[in-house]
Amino acid sequence: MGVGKIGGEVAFLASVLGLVDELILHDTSVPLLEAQRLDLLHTGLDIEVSTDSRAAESADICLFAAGSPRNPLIKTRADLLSANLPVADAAIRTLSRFDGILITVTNPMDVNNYYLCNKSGIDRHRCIGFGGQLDSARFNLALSERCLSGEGWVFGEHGEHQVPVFGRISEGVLPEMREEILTELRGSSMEVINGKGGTVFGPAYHIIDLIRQILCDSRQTIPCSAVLDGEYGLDRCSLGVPVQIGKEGIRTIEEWPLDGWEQQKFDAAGAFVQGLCQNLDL
Ligand SMILES: NC(=O)c1ccc[n+]([C@@H]2O[C@H](COP(=O)([O-])OP(=O)(O)OC[C@H]3O[C@@H](n4cnc5c(N)ncnc54)[C@H](O)[C@@H]3O)[C@@H](O)[C@H]2O)c1
Ligand SMILES: O=C(O)C[C@H](O)C(=O)O
Repeated sequence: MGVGKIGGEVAFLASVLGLVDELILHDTSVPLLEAQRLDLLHTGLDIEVSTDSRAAESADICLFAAGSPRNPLIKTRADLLSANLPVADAAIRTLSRFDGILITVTNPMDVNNYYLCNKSGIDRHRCIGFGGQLDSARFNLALSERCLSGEGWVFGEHGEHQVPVFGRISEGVLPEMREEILTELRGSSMEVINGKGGTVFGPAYHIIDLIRQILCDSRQTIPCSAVLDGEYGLDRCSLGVPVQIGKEGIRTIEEWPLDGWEQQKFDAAGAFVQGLCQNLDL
């Protein structure tokens, strides 16, 4: 759903990597939809490409990437909420009997994932919010630029309230440097948006990784946004946490210990996203 920069790139990569045998493309821009369909067919790959959105409910995986992206004048992802809620509403109508796995990409991703899950009635374990893998890749880049090694994970909101977790970094990182890295992470996608009009390669690569993990029932733990029901002491929101992925979606939500700095940021992320979710018309 949404075959713009992200949806189009993922459709292309999933096709050339042999992850799909059938694609159903949906977009309100009819000329773009038809162009994407033809461009995919011109690869000559043995894939069915249709634009019949009534068939979407029988899909194994639905990627929700429809709606407005940020431009340099839109400061935060949360500022996209009012523009993109009607788009989520339209998707819910199309997904009324969908029993596959929904991957939410559209920003503000955590709120949209919660909204789509609640309004559609899709089980929360089949609603995966994408963003944590991308934020974690950006975090790992920031760590390596500072010659810090280990595994960087980002939880919390896919937005201003993201929470880099330092517990798996080999050296201790002092609060001042943590704040410096966090500020850098908050601005990292805007550098790309300023230069080329949107982020594409980073998100598309990690969305493909997520799809592959679902299809091969990987049972690996990765950071994704999950609708919480008491985990981390939170409910009524979707938030970035470590989840084990399998063919049925989110197999388990893991509760990792956080240190004081991380817990404070995580609590702030929870309060922020809960605040946005409580104003939704559910
Ligand atoms: N979660 C992440 O990590 C992440 C990464 C990149 C982008 N995003 C978000 O993904 C979304 C899409 O980004 P993009 O760069 O592909 O934008 P884009 O403008 O290139 O594509 C969006 C597409 O959605 C279509 N659309 C709008 N309303 C629709 C509707 N009601 N039904 C169907 N299609 C509709 C538009 O015609 C357009 O083709 C944005 O909200 C962006 O912020 C999230
Ligand atoms: O930052 C954005 O608006 C796009 C996306 O959420 C990203 O992180 O690349």
